[in-house]
Amino acid sequence: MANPPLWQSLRVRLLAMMVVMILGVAIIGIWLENRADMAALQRQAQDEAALVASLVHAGMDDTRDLSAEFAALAKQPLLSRLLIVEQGRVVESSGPFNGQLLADLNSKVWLPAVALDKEPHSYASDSQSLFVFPFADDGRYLLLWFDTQPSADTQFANRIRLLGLALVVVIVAGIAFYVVSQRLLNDPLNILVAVLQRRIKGERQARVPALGTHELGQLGHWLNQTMDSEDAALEALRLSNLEGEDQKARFLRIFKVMPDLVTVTVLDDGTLVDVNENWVKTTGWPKQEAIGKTATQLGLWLDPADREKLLGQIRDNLLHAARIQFQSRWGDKIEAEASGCVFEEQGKRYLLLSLRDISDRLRKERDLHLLAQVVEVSLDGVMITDASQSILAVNSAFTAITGFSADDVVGHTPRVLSSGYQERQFYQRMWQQIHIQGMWQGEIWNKRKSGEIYPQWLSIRSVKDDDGQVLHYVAVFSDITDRKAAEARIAFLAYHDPLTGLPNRTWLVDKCENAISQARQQQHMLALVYLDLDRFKSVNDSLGHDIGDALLNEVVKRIKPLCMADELLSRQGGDEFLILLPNIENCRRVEMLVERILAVMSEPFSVGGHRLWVSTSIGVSVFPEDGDNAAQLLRKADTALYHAKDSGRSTFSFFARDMDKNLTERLQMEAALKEAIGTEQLQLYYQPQVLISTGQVVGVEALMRWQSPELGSVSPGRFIPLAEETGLIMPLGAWCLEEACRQLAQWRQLGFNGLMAVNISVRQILRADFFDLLEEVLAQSAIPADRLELELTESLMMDNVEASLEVVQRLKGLDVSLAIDDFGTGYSSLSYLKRFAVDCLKIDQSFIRGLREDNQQARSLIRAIVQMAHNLELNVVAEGVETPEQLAILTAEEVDVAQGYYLGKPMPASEVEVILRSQGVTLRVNEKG
Ligand SMILES: Nc1nc2c(ncn2[C@@H]2O[C@@H]3COP(=O)(O)O[C@H]4[C@@H](O)[C@H](n5cnc6c(=O)[nH]c(N)nc65)O[C@@H]4COP(=O)(O)O[C@H]3[C@H]2O)c(=O)[nH]1
Repeated sequence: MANPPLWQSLRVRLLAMMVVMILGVAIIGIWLENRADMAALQRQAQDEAALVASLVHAGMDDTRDLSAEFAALAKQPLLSRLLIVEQGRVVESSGPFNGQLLADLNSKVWLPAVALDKEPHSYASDSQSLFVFPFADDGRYLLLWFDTQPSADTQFANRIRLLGLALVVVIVAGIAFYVVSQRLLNDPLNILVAVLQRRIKGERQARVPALGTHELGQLGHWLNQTMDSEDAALEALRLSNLEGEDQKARFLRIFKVMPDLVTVTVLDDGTLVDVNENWVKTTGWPKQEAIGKTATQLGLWLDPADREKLLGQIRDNLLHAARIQFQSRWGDKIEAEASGCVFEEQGKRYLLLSLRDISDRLRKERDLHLLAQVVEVSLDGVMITDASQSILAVNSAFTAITGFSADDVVGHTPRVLSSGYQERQFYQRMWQQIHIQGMWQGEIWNKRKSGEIYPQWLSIRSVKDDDGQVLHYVAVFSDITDRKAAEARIAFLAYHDPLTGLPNRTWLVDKCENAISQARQQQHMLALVYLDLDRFKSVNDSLGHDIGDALLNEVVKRIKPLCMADELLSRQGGDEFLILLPNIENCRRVEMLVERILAVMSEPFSVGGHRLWVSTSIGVSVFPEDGDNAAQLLRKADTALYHAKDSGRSTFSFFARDMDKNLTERLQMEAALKEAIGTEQLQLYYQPQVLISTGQVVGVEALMRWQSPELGSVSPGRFIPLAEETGLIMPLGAWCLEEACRQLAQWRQLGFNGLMAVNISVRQILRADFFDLLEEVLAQSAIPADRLELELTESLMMDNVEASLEVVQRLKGLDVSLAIDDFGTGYSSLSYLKRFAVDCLKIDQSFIRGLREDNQQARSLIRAIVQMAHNLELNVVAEGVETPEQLAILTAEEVDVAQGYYLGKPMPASEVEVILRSQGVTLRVNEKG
């Protein structure tokens, strides 16, 4: 902007105004002064007039003197003229008026219409005053003119000069002001103006520099402040404008994608004006179909009255969190929380409604409620704390387990439950895991309110918000006192035998391994002693398990005291025991121990009112000779035990290498036997049974013979037990039965009506399919069932009394004959014989072997057996008759049938056939009916 014209300059105007004002004041002052001067002059004129009048009055008598007086009086500053008038004529004057009529003077002097009156009076004009003084009673009047004009003019002229001087001073001062103001006013003002001009041009950073502390300086400061404020406001406005634009776009975007269902409706009638995408998605109504209709028309309200209820909740045009229910186009019920506001636009009121679908939340709340109830009724204790581990809530089970009520613990930390059993490091590790993994679980000992310490199984889990901040800790625990006891019991049972309380096999094997490694290090020996009670099974089966159990405990009572402190007695199971001698110098200690065991075991036991004899067989293995691990030592001790049993019971055996050899042989034999079944390697030989009274063959016993290509001739005494152990006895026995029956059927064709005795293993008859086999064989061979005699060994029957009894019953049901083989070796009592309902007793050859004329004891025994058998109506067969002497005694003792080498060795069928043919008769001993 250009500088303004001079006349518009503020300075010039100020200056002009100042000059005008000074001049105006001066002129008014002079005028007023003048007026005051005039008034003063008039007062002075009056004073002088009074003075002159008094003087004139005093000199009245001498008119001449008056003239002289007049001259003096006329020197009065203001007195311009003096007249004495008598009878209207000037009698004396200070001018050339003597003798003139007063009336005529009008044209020469200022003479108003003077009243000659008895009282002095005066007249005044602007600049003159006329005083009329009457003389006393002589008709003369003194007229005095005073002219104030000259004096006033003089004074006026003085003042004008003064004014002129003042004007000069003013002009000089104005010029000085103009010059000085240039620096004081104009420069700062120019700066201000320039700054403002820059601002106007848009230079936002333009600011007034510091101008000083005077008003303009302050003005500059304020201006800067104003500009700062303005800038801030402009910036705010700019931002707000930007924001405003953004907001609009943002609002539209929000409106569009808001997770809530947003509608704008006309308040009065509910017509939908706008809806967002989620509303469309949730309700199923396309926007174009919905707009212009009401929610009622769209059928959104489950109950149309709900809208009125909703409107009724609007307060101050606002609606807050009102619960509503509506349904989608497909009839899905939606529960929502409605918030909104009423707004006005172009005179119309609208309702902006935001519906938050809280169906899920409510479902979750219900679930939570359910969960809370579940927690409440849970048998596990539940404790919830906040992030600082202050207890917030506990359930009933918590109270039941700990004894602490909610009131006792809420607000406290779980430390109230602490037993002090766990160290600080335990808790540190626990919390470290919770912080890292979010959970911990384990066993912990805590304290009940009663002070009782008890074990808990505790799980602690942290509950975090979406940002990973811990909100709560939830602890769930159960009282595992019972479980711990059960676990302890299980742990005990895992390593102990529940009946005797002795360590079990597992424990022993563990100890044995440890002992072996110690023995290896310290270079000493150890031994494993394997004990097996002979005939224990008989006791168990015949007298019951309680007696059996009691017997086992008695056995332990006898053996345990024989063991030294470091020697471990364990029960292997059943009637088997193991003793570990972990540190021995030599085998002497082992021999000593086993001899003492055999000794104490040879004494009868008194259990449950029964006197019982239970011998034991013992096998021993030794480290390092027999093996370098527990399994090897066990196996070798077992082999030694087996050997001990084999070589007669109630004895012991140290493991020897040849025992292992036997084992290998057994394995070889097993394989060979498998191969042999169904081949000609196996044959049946038959040994005649002779009726002593007649000498006739009344029966034959089928005996198996095995001619192995690898092993040569193997006796049944070796392969039958092996077959029983390995289960091969089943196919073997089946073949034997079929072959024997087939042979009998053949001989019956020849007219032989005797018995065919077949050895049957108890394992065989305990198989359910044995009876099917038997029926099938009988049917196939078509022999009468009672011509088949099944021989069951006494000892095996006595080992399985109950099962054997049942089987015998079934066999009797089939009508087959039954014989007890090896009688006298199996401790069978009379009562058992009765119950077994057998047809025949076969006295074991061990009884026959010692039968001589000089052996009365053996003979008495035979006699007793025969008497007993006959009393039970049983036939008696004597096995192993080798001499005529034996036969004679047996004959004398009324034994029914004899079998033995003396009468005939086991022979092939063809040879039997020769005998039968030569005999030519059929014997019918033991034939029923
Ligand atoms: N020293 C001597 N012995 C005599 C005399 N008379 C007969 N013997 C033998 O005594 C055994 C009698 O059979 P066992 O007691 O049933 O004893 C049998 C029987 O228990 C079993 N056995 C044989 N064959 C079979 C079979 O087919 N099935 C089953 N399960 N066992 C069989 O094998 C055992 C032994 O049979 P073997 O060696 O044939 O031995 C037979 C027989 O040869 C004699 O006067 N003196």
